[in-house]
Amino acid sequence: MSLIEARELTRLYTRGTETVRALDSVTFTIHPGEFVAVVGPSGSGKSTLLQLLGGMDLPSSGSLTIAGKELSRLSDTERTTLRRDTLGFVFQDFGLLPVLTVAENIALPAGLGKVSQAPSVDSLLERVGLSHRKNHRPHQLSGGEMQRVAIARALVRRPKILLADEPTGNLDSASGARILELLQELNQQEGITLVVVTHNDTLAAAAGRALALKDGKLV
Ligand SMILES: Nc1ncnc2c1ncn2[C@@H]1O[C@H](COP(=O)(O)OP(=O)(O)OP(=O)(O)O)[C@@H](O)[C@H]1O
Repeated sequence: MSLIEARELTRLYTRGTETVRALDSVTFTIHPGEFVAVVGPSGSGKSTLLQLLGGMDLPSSGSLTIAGKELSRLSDTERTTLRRDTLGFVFQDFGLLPVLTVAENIALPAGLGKVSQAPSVDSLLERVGLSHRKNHRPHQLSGGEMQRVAIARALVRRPKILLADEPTGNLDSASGARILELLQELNQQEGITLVVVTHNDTLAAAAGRALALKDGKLV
């Protein structure tokens, strides 16, 4: 069974008098456990696609079904619930709260509604190799460490799918390689489905498959 199904997914934006086809009739299926890279030149529609997959935006036309639920048919609350319980997010700029410690940053999403059998913060820290950084604040960490905290935070609610937007974009190549390794482990050992927007060729090559976009279309 498919986990993500996009059918003729289209997102139009209006810019002045112009209509931009940011995503133009894109159809694909992603199965549970896949590692999919989303690649393409700047402006090709990658972020637009990720926003739709994350339920943060709705398509102008076409359909998107995640874990059996068509997003356009859900209420705002249902969409929020799906996002919270099924998806984890990782961003290029990490998105950590500077006033909170590493442990507090990781624990934050667990407070958003009930989580059954949430993994402990300690086990997540161990998972990403940062047990020794538990009480540090983000500014005391390297970029690679910050991204590992962000990944641990994304795992608190045991997502089926991890959506990542340029997760290595702000990292040097050695730190980027370690983040890739961690993502691969999550995919292979825990079966988490990965959809990763990237300009990083090594990361794209490590994925099982690439969705390549150009001018909003799959190529
Ligand atoms: N809110 C918006 N209003 C108008 N046009 C938009 C909006 N968001 C994106 N676009 C346009 O849609 C197209 C796709 O943009 P998108 O950000 O998805 O590309 P991208 O592949 O993620 O680019 P990059 O690699 O530079 O992040 C671009 O032409 C962009 O200018």
